[in-house]
Amino acid sequence: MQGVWTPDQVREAEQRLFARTPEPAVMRRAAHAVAVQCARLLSEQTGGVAGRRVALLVGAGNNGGDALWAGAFLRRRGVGVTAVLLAPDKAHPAGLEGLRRAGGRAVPAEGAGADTTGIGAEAADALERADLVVDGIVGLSARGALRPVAAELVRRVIVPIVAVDLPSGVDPTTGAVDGPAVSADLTVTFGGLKPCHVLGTGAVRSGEVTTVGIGVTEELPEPELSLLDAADIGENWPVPGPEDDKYSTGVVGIAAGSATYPGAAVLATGAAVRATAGMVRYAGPAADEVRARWPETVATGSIGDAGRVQAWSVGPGIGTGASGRDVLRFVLESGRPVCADADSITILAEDEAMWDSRDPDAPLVLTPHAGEFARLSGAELGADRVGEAREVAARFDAFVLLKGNTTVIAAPDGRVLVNDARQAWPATAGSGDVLTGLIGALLATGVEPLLTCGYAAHVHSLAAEIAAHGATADGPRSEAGAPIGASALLDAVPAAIRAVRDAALPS
Ligand SMILES: NC(=O)C1=CN([C@@H]2O[C@H](COP(=O)(O)OP(=O)(O)OC[C@H]3O[C@@H](n4cnc5c(N)ncnc54)[C@H](O)[C@@H]3O)[C@@H](O)[C@H]2O)[C@@H](O)CC1
Ligand SMILES: [K+]
Repeated sequence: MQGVWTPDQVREAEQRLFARTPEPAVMRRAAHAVAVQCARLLSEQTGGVAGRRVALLVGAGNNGGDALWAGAFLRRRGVGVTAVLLAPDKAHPAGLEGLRRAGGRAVPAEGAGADTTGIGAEAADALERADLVVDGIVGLSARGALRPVAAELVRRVIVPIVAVDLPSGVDPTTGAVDGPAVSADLTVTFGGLKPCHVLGTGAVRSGEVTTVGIGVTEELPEPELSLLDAADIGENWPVPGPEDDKYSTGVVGIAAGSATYPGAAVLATGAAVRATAGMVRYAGPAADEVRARWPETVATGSIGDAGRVQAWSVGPGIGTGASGRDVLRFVLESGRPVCADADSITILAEDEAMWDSRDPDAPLVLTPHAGEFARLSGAELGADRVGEAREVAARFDAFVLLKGNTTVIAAPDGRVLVNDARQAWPATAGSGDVLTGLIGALLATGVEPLLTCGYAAHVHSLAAEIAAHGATADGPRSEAGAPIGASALLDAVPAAIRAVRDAALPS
């Protein structure tokens, strides 16, 4: 599990560090790490370091200071370094002095010989000749998108970009981008990951992310946000042991589908069948279809006849009418952990009385997409997905899995997990039904609800990736991939589970 810290937490940790280590020394550590990564990239891209050219894009704050000092370190390795200053009067004085002492140059972004875009001739030339660009425009104190001159400079870059701390133009706290922003090949960040490295567009714009401690890590508090990695999941994915039987490995009930929508039932049930070794019971109008496709399930037409289960998945395709409401009420009254998805979220959002059916001691997982989330929260989803998911989780005393390219999972006690998919293959009809089945199956095995959601989201997106790239098809694995349907995603679930379990094996 990797921690993710808010900009405020990092700033406070830096202040604690400065009590022991002077700020300039900390900045030089940060800058040195940036220089090391730049040299690595130069070497990989151009076959060497000495004699290559680097342009630094330097803003008004300490982020620019880091870039300037990194330039000074690169000069010592024989790199030609030109700093392009966006705010020449405010550029970090010690960093600028350090770069000049090392033999680097600094030119204003808007200097003599400017063309219609306002970029000076020397700045344009530095960018054109660069083998690598360092983004030191803004860091943790960034607000909003790149301003026009910075945006124009960034637009001209055709070589790899190394971002200092974070790609400029990305909101540090939400990862949102609402205008021009840097797309980095590599981001070197300090102390620990920030939300922008793992959330939404920011995650994509960050490229590869390298974290360097610089003494800040030790000062950080418990993270408010965490990122699961494959090994965490593989280590804890429930598999049967020598003492287990079909009951002890978890019995999950699936209440999904209707005569009109049997597909949701088949997909959710199939996901539960593939997720764990336990038993899957299905209750609903699609019992015949479910039995035909998944003979290992115990399927019945009526929820009252379903038999004992240890957790329920409810919602996909049940409709929002009287029968859907009856099913949801039955499940909520069962006292078992429940994953409520799709139509059941809509019912809960519309019908306050439905909440009275809930056993307050049984965990409830809600898995809304943005539209369903808006119904629950009462307002359109904004940029702060983590903050909003946390708020709704607390308000409803439920675990909230907010779907999207980055899945955000909030517990009622404020803990948040993030699954950074970095690919959009699961965005296909029926994919949510598969996720619901996975969550129900894991809840039935007794995995803690927050982790259940994290494990399920990770395996779900990995299965989609595996399916899209053809790893389960006959031919060779494809680099580019192709769109998939939810059935293909479902078929790849065992491959995804194998992959995370293999990741947990000792190397
Ligand atoms: N505190 C420290 O000493 C350390 C900080 N470090 C670096 O310092 C950075 C934070 O530095 P600062 O707090 O000085 O701030 P930044 O360098 O992030 O921002 C500087 C200035 O840019 C302006 N600005 C904000 N958004 C802008 C935008 N969209 N376009 C143009 N200008 C914008 C702000 O008014 C602010 O004054 C970190 O990201 C990291 O790179 C590292 O050197 C490690 C140690
Ligand atoms: K930056």
